[in-house]
Amino acid sequence: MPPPDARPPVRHPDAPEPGTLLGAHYDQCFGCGHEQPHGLRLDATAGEGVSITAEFTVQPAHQGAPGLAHGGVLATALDETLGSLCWLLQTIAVTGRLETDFVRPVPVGTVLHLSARCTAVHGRKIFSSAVGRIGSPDGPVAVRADALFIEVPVAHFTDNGRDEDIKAVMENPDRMKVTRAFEVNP
Ligand SMILES: CCCCCCCC(=O)SCCNC(=O)CCNC(=O)[C@H](O)C(C)(C)COP(=O)(O)OP(=O)(O)OC[C@H]1O[C@@H](n2cnc3c(N)ncnc32)[C@H](O)[C@@H]1OP(=O)(O)O
Repeated sequence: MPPPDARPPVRHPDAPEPGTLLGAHYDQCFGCGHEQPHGLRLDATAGEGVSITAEFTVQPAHQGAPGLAHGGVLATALDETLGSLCWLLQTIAVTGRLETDFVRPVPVGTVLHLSARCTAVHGRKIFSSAVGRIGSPDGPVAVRADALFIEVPVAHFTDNGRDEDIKAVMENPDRMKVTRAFEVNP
């Protein structure tokens, strides 16, 4: 829970307009990258204020039980959607805590409709919530999450990422989308 002196989130003036399809932030991202054959390929769209909507279709590669989405995959979808809020805040942040409720089983083939919003900011801490619904934005709730993201410097990635992947991005910056409102180019 945000502390009492947390402030409401402020949409950055340079944030993408509501309705803008954000696209993948990194082509190898398991959540949104289009070069990840078994990834979620989640498509996120900027919403009003500090909110995001996103969709992904549960594929056979995402199964846990026969014909049902793996819970970790659903948590990833929530994490990715919540992470996309950072682009509206224009803040570089990583997931510190993700608390997930699995409300309903999600069959393979389902289009999961996700929505996320930032609820508060306190120093480096960004509080947010998300929900995933089956079949439509008004469909039955399947998953919910509350998250805490922590703002980090670019060095979080350059100091800790595997060298060959950091080098590959430096050699071909197009692998990290420049169409997003602000970009980290290590
Ligand atoms: C568009 C992009 C989409 C991306 C979507 C995907 C997002 C991700 O999955 S990111 C990958 C997963 N996450 C990670 O790998 C993060 C790994 N963890 C870390 O690197 C570090 O623990 C990190 C950076 C989060 C925090 O470390 P550090 O910078 O030293 O901060 P630290 O001083 O410990 O904590 C800062 C504040 O956050 C709080 N905090 C940190 N972690 C937690 C936690 N898990 N639970 C509660 N509070 C926490 C601390 O209590 C502290 O609070 P306060 O300021 O009130 O004292």
